[in-house]
Amino acid sequence: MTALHARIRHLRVDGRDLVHDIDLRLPRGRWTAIVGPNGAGKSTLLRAMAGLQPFEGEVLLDGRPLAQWPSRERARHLAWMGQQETGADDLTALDVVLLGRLPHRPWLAPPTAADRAAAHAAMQATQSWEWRDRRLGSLSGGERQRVLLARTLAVDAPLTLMDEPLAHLDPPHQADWMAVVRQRVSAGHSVVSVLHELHLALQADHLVLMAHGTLAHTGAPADPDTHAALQLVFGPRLHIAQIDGRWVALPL
Ligand SMILES: Nc1ncnc2c1ncn2[C@@H]1O[C@H](COP(=O)(O)OP(=O)(O)OP(=O)(O)O)[C@@H](O)[C@H]1O
Repeated sequence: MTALHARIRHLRVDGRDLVHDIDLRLPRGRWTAIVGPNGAGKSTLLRAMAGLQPFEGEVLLDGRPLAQWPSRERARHLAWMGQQETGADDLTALDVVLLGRLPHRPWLAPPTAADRAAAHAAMQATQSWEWRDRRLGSLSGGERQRVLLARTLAVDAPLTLMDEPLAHLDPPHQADWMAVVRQRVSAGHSVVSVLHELHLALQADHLVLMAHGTLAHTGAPADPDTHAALQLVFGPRLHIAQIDGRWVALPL
């Protein structure tokens, strides 16, 4: 069962191939982590899969080409959390989270009780409810990230794509983020995240490793082939070991 199938021959910007030769199926009802060195093309691939970046090829969402989805239906089906998003700094945290509910109601209609309940639940899940009346621009990096995560959760989409969702989060809130992801996945949703935190990516259900704009490996995080591929791409200074039954990756 595939939530999203990306076939990308080329993604060129200014005549440069940023991403190429991708044939990637993201499993439904699973958490997939995309990892790779700086500049490997992770964010570019994620943006292409979200329909935010043109490319030569095709992305199938639930078997239907992305371009054939009516935009509101697609926005209810695929939630997006980008990196370092700007533009909403003057809105209160609650209003930012309510933006996640826009695809659920008619154009210019005010939020319904169901929208408010979804926003409240999402802000409780990311422990950001106490800042609901504060402007987004006044929050710290981690606080802001938790509000943006709540906005993404409030969409309640079957597929969520997140680019570096753990940036600025302290370790307890990183663990909370994983718990939220686990809840969504156990409810049958699919989550895809670009992560730099390899020790957390190794807790995912499925790992996608990128290098030089294309796929270097896909597989289970516990698979020795996956570990060998990680060491090949990141180099011998990456040490992969098991602690308390969990795989971790440490820079040496
Ligand atoms: N708009 C753009 N114009 C030109 N080059 C770009 C553009 N966006 C990204 N790139 C280049 O494409 C390559 C891939 O960038 P991308 O942000 O996808 O990498 P990444 O794997 O997410 O990196 P990081 O881990 O550093 O966030 C990089 O070499 C980057 O400099």
